[in-house]
Amino acid sequence: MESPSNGRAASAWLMRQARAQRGRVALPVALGLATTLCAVGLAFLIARVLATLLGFAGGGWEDLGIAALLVLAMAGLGMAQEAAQNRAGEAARAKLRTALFARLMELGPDDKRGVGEKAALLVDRVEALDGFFARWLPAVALAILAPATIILVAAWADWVTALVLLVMGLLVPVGMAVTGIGAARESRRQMDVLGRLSGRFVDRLRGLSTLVQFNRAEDEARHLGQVAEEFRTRTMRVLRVAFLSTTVLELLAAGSIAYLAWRHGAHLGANHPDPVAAIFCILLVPAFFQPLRTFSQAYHEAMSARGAAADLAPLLEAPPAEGLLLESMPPRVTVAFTEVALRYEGNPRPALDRLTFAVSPGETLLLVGPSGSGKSSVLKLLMGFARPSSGRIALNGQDATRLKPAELRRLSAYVGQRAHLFQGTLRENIALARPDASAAEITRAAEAARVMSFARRLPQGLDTEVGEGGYGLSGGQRQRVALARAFLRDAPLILLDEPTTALDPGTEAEVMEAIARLCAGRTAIIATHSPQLRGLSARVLELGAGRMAVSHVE
Ligand SMILES: Nc1ncnc2c1ncn2[C@@H]1O[C@H](COP(=O)(O)OP(=O)(O)OP(=O)(O)O)[C@@H](O)[C@H]1O
Repeated sequence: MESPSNGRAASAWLMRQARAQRGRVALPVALGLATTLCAVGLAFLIARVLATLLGFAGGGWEDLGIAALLVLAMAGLGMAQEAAQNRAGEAARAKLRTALFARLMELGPDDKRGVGEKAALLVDRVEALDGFFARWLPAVALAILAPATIILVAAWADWVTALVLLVMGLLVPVGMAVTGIGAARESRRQMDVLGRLSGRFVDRLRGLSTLVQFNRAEDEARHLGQVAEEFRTRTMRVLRVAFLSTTVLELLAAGSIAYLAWRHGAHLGANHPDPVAAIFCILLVPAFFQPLRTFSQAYHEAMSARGAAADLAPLLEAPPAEGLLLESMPPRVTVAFTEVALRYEGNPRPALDRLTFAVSPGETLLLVGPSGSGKSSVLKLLMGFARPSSGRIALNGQDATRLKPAELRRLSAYVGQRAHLFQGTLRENIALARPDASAAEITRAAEAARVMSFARRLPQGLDTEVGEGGYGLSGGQRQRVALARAFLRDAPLILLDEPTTALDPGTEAEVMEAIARLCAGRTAIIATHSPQLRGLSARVLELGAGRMAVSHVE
């Protein structure tokens, strides 16, 4: 639920985004203003022609010709304005999406949101800002500039008309504020439901086979249907605001035309001194209300944007992680933990308690211990995804926490329990670790990780496509692709988290052989349940009892 301070922070953030977009909004505003000037000219020419038709002194065929040209110009300007607005919206969304993605990457596993929720942030929330940048911002500027221009022109023709338009123009924001009470709150709720819907949808899609296996597909579909229905209700409430504010506007426009028609019509009958000006004043009314109408239509987009901003602002406004940059990549790294403790927020039990150990270059350390003993937490600290609550982590004698977290990640190559393979070729999947690597370097890394031993048998070798999630490759093959990434990265620190957990003994032996080669000459820390990782010459550090016990395995 949106708290007032939350709402204010979201609005302030939106205003800052709007200021940053000023340059891009200027063009649509200028084009919109040019359209208004054309509309004024058109009203004047038509007023002259109509005056002639009514038997007064007015314009002729040339006025009609110029009016036709103005209509064409207005169509062209309208199209150009639309294109400029779409470009502004696209640019703003692309910038925000990039910043958001970078932020989520920086937070890494520390961000508690589920995959579906993150996807909803990146897609739906950013998309909800499109209307704000593309339509709302130009509409606000034009809702002030264009009517003000028309009031000035009307004042020249008839000051009463100018006064009527001024009063009606001032009533529009009042009417919209009244009809829009609670609109921001409704939009926020709509966003919340959309977030839940997308989150649940992605989550259930990922586990579709499990749901089918347990015959839960129908229940899930019903539940999704309920959330979708709630979303529909919320959307209708948001749209009601849009309809109401448009109705208020139409009433004001109709009232203005009725009054001005009566006033000038009565005068026309009684030998009006300037019939062209009288007709012109009536014809100005639609041109006057057009930008206000666009403004009112975009109103609910601004409300949706506020709803989305309430989710995006806290993430994007969080100060970027601070720290030093590496002067150069050290060829070797000594890791030393001294009395390191780690407490996660909201968890009273420390994940690590006064942990002390050191690993030198060329050495491999196996972190063993029962589930929950803190093995992965040690790796998280070394990747900068968590910071120690107390104690010191030194890399080559220097305090690691002084480095930027992203710089810490540059120092290491990480392989987890189940490598994620992206849709693309094996080569592209390996190159992810170092996109500028040459074809020969990728092949060398693939050889070292024993990827080539199975890739050679594939129809297109390393250029074989593997599906999303690595469909078509066995668990052991996927892990070898992950190891090839680590070989290609050639970082001095190797961090492995249960790299052989999901493998059968035969495959495990193959992967272990590649791991041994990867760790040779580097500093390696491997979290594992089993101290019997075959083929590795390593020291063992047992976590869990709180203190460490070091033994040696060959
Ligand atoms: N983000 C978190 N927030 C709160 N508590 C956490 C978080 N991550 C880990 N923990 C807790 O910290 C402790 C250590 O977790 P960690 O994942 O490091 O253990 P582990 O030895 O790697 O376990 P496993 O072998 O099951 O992977 C556990 O009690 C866990 O519940």
